[in-house]
Amino acid sequence: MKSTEIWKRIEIVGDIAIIGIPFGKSPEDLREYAEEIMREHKYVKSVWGRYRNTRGEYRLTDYYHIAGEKRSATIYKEHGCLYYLDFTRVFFSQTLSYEHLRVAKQVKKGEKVINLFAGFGPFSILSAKLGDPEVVYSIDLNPYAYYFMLVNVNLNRTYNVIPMYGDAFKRVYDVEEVDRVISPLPEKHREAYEVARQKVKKGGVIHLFVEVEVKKGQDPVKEAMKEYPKAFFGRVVRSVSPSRYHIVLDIRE
Ligand SMILES: C[S@@+](CC[C@H](N)C(=O)[O-])C[C@H]1O[C@@H](n2cnc3c(N)ncnc32)[C@H](O)[C@@H]1O
Repeated sequence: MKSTEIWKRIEIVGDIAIIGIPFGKSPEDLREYAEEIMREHKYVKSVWGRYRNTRGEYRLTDYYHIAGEKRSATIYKEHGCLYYLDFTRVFFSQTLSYEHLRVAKQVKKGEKVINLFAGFGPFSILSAKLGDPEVVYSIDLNPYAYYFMLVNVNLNRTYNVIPMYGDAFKRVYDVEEVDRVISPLPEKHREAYEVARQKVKKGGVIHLFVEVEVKKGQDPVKEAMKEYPKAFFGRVVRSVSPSRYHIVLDIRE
C-alpha cells in the first residue's frame, strides 16, 4: 500500500492519531507508519487503528492500539468548542462535524430543544453556544456519554444544556414540549420520529437522521423525503454501503 493512501486515512483527534485500517490489512501492518507519524508530529502522543464497524446500542467502533501511550481519552476541538472524550467508550465521528454546525446555526435565542441521542454532547453544546436557547435537554443511554457530556458542559460553560441519562424513548416523557428536536440515530428513525412529533410544538422542527436503502439509480434524499413528506430539506450524511445511506432531514411539524 502506498504511503499517500495511508496518510489520507489519518485523523488527528486532540493529541491522538487514528488510522482507518484498510480492507485486508491488519493493524500491525500500520506500525511503521504509526512510528513515522510520532517522529514527524511531536504533539501526537498515541496512535490507534480504527476498524470500520459500529456496534451495539451505544454505536461504538473497535480500535487497536498501535504505538505511543496506551490512552484513548483526549480533548477534541470542534467549531471552537472543547470536548473531553474517549473514542473507545463513546460514539465519535468527525463525519458529523458539518451537521453539528448546520443544525446548531438554526437554533434561535430562547428556544427549547431536545436532543434525543446526545452522545458526548456536540450538537447540544454547539447549539447552546451559537443559538442561546433557553434549554437543551440532552439524553443518552451510554453512561460514559452522560459522564463526558457533564464534563463538556462544564468545559464549555453551557449550563443551559441538561444532560439526562437513560433511554430516550422513556426519558423524553419527563420533559416539556419543545421548539426543536434533534434525532441523530438513523437506525431507529421511525420510532424516534414518533416520539419527536409528540414532543415538538406545532410549527417546530425535527432534525431526523434516517437510514435508507436504495436501488441503483435512485436518489437517496428523494427516497427519504417520500417517507417524510413534511421534510423541507435533506442531504446525504454518509454512505454506509453502495445501496444504504444516512440522510438528514429537516422536518417542520
Ligand atoms: C450516532 S450516535 C450520535 C451521538 C452524538 N449526537 C454525536 O453527534 O456524536 C447515537 C447515540 O445514541 C445513543 N443511544 C442509542 N440508543 C439510545 C436510546 N434508546 N436512548 C438514548 N440514547 C441512545 C448512543 O449511546 C449514541 O451515543
